[in-house]
Amino acid sequence: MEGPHLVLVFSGKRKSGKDYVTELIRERLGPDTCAVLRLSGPLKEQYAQEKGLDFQRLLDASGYKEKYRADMIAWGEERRNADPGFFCRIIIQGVTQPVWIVSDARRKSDIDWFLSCYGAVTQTVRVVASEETRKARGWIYTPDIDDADSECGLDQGTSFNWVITNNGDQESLDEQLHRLMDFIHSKLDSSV
Ligand SMILES: Nc1ncnc2c1ncn2[C@@H]1O[C@H](COP(=O)(O)OP(=O)(O)OP(=O)(O)O)[C@@H](O)[C@H]1O
Ligand SMILES: C[C@@](O)(CCOP(=O)(O)O)CC(=O)O
Repeated sequence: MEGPHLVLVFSGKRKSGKDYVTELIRERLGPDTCAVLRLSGPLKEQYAQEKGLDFQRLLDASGYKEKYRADMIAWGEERRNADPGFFCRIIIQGVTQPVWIVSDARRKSDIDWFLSCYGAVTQTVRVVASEETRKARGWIYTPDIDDADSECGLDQGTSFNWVITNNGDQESLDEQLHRLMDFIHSKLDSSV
């Protein structure tokens, strides 16, 4: 079969644990089977280049990227408005693994792009954590970011195939991931 056997499009608010959860799934499936693709990857890379910033530091969970978040959002929005598939097309280039995980959909246009190109094999996954948990992970409510499209674009009008609650209870997370892993394996088995 050409193309991905399964595309899992993840979304979730800041510090809900999108990177953490998607990395766990990738570890369980292994790097030959699963690729984690980040829409924010090419966005941060090009933004860093234009502004003379440290791309690697924009990638991690430290305060560095938070300093630039508002400006990066505006920068990325300009590109998405001109071409909603701009970052989507970049991240899928040359990916050969059967399972694709898009770790950071933020806007309906991100999800719509994957549904329009890979709808038959796409599942949407929402990662949810309470405000208390997100605060404990370093989240600080920031006006114009937390009440804007980048964080709220998928709050309404989007249905998710899977919702993963990630409040720090490892046993509960494990159970939820088990169910998702069973589903992933069933799709892999049926495609061989
Ligand atoms: N279940 C968990 N157990 C332990 N630590 C966790 C868990 N989930 C998330 N974290 C930690 O919380 C922090 C935020 O998680 P992560 O970076 O995955 O969130 P995110 O949704 O990708 O956030 P952002 O949108 O800000 O990039 C990280 O330091 C991560 O290691
Ligand atoms: C600029 C932006 O891509 C930053 C995402 O950073 P992160 O996924 O929180 O590491 C958010 C956006 O595209 O609105």
